[in-house]
Amino acid sequence: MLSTTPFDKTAAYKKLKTHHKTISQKDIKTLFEEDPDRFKKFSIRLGDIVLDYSKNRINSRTRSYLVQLAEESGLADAIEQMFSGGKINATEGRAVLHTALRNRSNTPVEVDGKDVMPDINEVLEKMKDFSGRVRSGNWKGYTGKEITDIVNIGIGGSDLGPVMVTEALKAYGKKGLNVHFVSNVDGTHIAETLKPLDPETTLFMIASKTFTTQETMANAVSARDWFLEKANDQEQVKKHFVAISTNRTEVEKFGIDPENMFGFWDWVGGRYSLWSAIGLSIACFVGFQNFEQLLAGAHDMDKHFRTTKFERNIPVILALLGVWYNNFFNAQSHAILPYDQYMHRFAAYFQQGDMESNGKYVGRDGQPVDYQTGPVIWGEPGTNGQHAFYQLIHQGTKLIPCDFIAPATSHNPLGDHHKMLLSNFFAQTEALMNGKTYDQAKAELEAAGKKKEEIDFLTPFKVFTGNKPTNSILVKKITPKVLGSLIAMYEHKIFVQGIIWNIFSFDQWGVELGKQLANNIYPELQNDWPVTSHDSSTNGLINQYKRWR
Ligand SMILES: O=P(O)(O)OC[C@H]1O[C@H](O)[C@H](O)[C@@H](O)[C@@H]1O
Repeated sequence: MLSTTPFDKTAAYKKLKTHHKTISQKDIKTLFEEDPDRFKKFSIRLGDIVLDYSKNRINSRTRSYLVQLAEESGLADAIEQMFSGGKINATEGRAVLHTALRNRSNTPVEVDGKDVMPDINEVLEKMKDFSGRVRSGNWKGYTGKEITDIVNIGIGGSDLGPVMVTEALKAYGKKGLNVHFVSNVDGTHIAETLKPLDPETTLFMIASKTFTTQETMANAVSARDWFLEKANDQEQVKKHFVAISTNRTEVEKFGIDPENMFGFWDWVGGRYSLWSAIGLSIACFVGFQNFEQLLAGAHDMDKHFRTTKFERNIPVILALLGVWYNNFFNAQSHAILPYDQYMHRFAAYFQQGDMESNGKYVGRDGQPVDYQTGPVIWGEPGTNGQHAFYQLIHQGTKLIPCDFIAPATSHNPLGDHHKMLLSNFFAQTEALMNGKTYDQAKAELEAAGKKKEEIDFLTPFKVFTGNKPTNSILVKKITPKVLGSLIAMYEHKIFVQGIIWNIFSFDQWGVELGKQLANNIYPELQNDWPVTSHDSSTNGLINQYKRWR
């Protein structure tokens, strides 16, 4: 059982409240003037990753109070419970063991007295064998041709991870083997995906933890119809459809050969499942060795998280900074800004990871919390974001803490592109911190030879208040290993915040209501009769839809 201390009842919370009054009077620029050693004090290196969190509205005292908050929240105990198979997902009665999936040291991890590692290793072996056969061309389609296209059909956690990782590791992808992802129940998604594909050389992976998700099942049926239209032989389905699921019964009902089923377990949360068989499309695309490297990178971060004291613990520090802005500065969102085009789905991935985990208003004691929990997560790759929404980060009225992520080395060292990219990466956090004063803005206009009236009019619009907090995460290169570490880093950050906010991070009851109501409405759309059973808005919309369709 996790402890249930409401976070605003801790002694550290009270200290931080008072301390906030002092620190909020200071800007980050001044903190640097007062302490030139900030980079050294507020940065952490782990292998090929450096986290610089010195450009934050904190000093050493802030950090020690935040660390105290983590201690009072029972974080040390919670971490141990998670890693050792405690049933910390209490509302579903489950352990939370994505860390076991990447436990490369292979030490036993027990759930209900049974070591889960042999089962994990067995599935990994099966993935290795399968991905090897697909990549080498030994796995043949029904007419004897090699597979050229993999279509992963899944949604949420059965889609976002594989999408994000196969994009982030595109440089490692096998030529001549394309991966596609269909998630939306909107027929457009599957129709457009299948248009250029040939059933003879296409392999479908039906990825669903429950194997009952409406969107995935609808897309899987349409994919099978598309396949059978050409193959015209039910027997051949087994050469073109594999399933990734925890639900063997439903997989068999769908008609997929259990031989072609890759299992996982109820202690793997959907949004933490890319490390399991859900990562099969990743393993096929980048090769099993690279998939193992991804696991190894995550395992490195797991070890760091489990064993490092909180002051030097990357996920803990990131989490505490998030809490600092969310609960003391009233920041409502958090931006993730990778300066790496390959990582263009990284923020989208952590929208589910973070918002589905910590978007909760009920505390672990069953009572509504009276403080803010999870932030809105958003972001796009730099420099695209700079030309879109950075205006608001620099000069808007909202405080938006940002994570800037960049690799020192590019997979595509083309001319001076990477230096240009990185100059933006370095410049943005500097600009956000320093801003531009009225006098500086005025002097620039004077130097440009502007007339006095114009200078008086324009100067206020050119002032940047600065003092905007950022974290910089500089990595050597986006390799499978580094990516694995980065993903695990954010996973653990989310975990720590959930512990501090005293909420359950591993359930997702909030997605159920919409599903339930859609199931009620679906039969009502089967005929043309006007509906009257809802409120006037819902009735009005449904009836207009019926008139137009
Ligand atoms: O993998 P599945 O069982 O198909 O679930 C797919 C997704 O749908 C659910 O509604 C949850 O919101 C997600 O956490 C989950 O990842």
